[in-house]
Amino acid sequence: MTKKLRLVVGSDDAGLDYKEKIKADLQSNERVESVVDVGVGDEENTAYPSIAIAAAELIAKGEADRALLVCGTGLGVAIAANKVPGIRAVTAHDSYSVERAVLSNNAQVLTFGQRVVGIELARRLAQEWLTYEFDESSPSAKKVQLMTDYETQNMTAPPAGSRAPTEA
Ligand SMILES: O=C[C@H](O)[C@H](O)COP(=O)(O)O
Repeated sequence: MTKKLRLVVGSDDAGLDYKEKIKADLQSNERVESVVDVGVGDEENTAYPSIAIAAAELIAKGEADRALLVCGTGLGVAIAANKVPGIRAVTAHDSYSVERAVLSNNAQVLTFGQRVVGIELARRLAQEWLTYEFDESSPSAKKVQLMTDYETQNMTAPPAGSRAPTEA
């Protein structure tokens, strides 16, 4: 990994415990440059879409590289984050899927479900996630670009950091 990562973490109240534990791990990882917490805090019940969109927008604006989001299942935060143009968010609770989320899909957002996966597995997966870096020269890049092209061609303004559509 050449460049240290600027991370965002976030959760709803159902994912708060895991978010706090994983945030502490990430803050002490040498691959991490910074960790921004977009909530929720204690005694706060902001709904998962607001948290996920806030995190995803930081990435879309180029202010962060990746986000780790937690809700009850991991599903709602992934769906919400994917509404932000340019964002690829996935829920993954196994090692291989976490690897492929980065190496195949160039997903910037990984989500966990606190009610689905054990904390020690979630913590391990988060550590593994940091070791992967998407290879823009890999065969997977052209596949990811098809998604970016679709988004670019079907929106009024291009997502921050997007590349121009590839020529036919
Ligand atoms: O995907 C949604 C999350 O699991 C959330 O934490 C719980 O949502 P709910 O309260 O609507 O079931």
